[in-house]
Amino acid sequence: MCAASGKVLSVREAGHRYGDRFGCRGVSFDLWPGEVLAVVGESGSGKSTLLGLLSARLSTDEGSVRCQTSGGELTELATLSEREVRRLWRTDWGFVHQNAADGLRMHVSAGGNVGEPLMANGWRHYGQIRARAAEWLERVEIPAHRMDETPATFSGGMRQRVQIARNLVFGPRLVFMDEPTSGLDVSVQARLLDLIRSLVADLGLAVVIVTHDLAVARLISHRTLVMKDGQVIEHGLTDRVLEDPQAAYTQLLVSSILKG
Ligand SMILES: Nc1ncnc2c1ncn2[C@@H]1O[C@H](COP(=O)(O)OP(=O)(O)OP(=O)(O)O)[C@@H](O)[C@H]1O
Repeated sequence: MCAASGKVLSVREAGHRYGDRFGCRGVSFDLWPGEVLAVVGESGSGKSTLLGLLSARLSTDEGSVRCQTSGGELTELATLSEREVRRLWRTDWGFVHQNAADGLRMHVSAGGNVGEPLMANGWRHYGQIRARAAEWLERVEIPAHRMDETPATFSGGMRQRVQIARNLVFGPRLVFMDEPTSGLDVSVQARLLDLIRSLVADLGLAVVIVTHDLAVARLISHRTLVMKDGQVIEHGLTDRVLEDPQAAYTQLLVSSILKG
């Protein structure tokens, strides 16, 4: 462990290898509270591998990934035990999946889905759990009278909003999001991005969001990291990356959203 720091993540030359090939490599950045980092790139560019690496689902085979743990120190992910990683998932980290069914229990009520992480954190009083779950569902614009219905009966946008509530209810400091809006109608997508943006600002969350869509990065992120063939080819403030892309590949991505 090293000296206390405000950084939530500190990544240096990090990589993950599948057999003898790297899925991503040479990634470096710092992430601070309240900051949203978008990871963009085409299919196969290494976005999911990077997300897996940052969230300890995949091994760090090269370089270093350090994350803030409860005492505020930055700790090397690779040195954490399975138990410590499970604790991070319970108290510090959230993960919003592209497919809500991967992040929710589809046949448990919406209220139950949001209450469960509180129980995992030691909440025992049914009335308090239910009240907090209702508060969070309201915050993500799910009407209170639908709290006892299951996500299986909800629309795609509503499911994603329940998934967000389930991931934020216990007060994490870092949330990973894997294409949380893709597959939704454009208007639903815009509303969801607005909601994520305001929650992130209110809660001072740090977010790493993977998207193949620069338009999503533009709406939600402060900084953008562009990946190609497992490497970071451009990294900077999102406004700068969009207004003055340096790499030819980023210029191509930017021109495609301007056309779209
Ligand atoms: N389980 C795996 N075993 C071997 N190679 C893999 C595995 N998963 C990914 N890869 C390889 O790693 C590279 C990066 O893949 P990755 O899934 O991270 O890309 P991506 O940008 O997330 O793509 P997509 O947008 O399609 O999800 C690709 O060359 C891919 O073939």
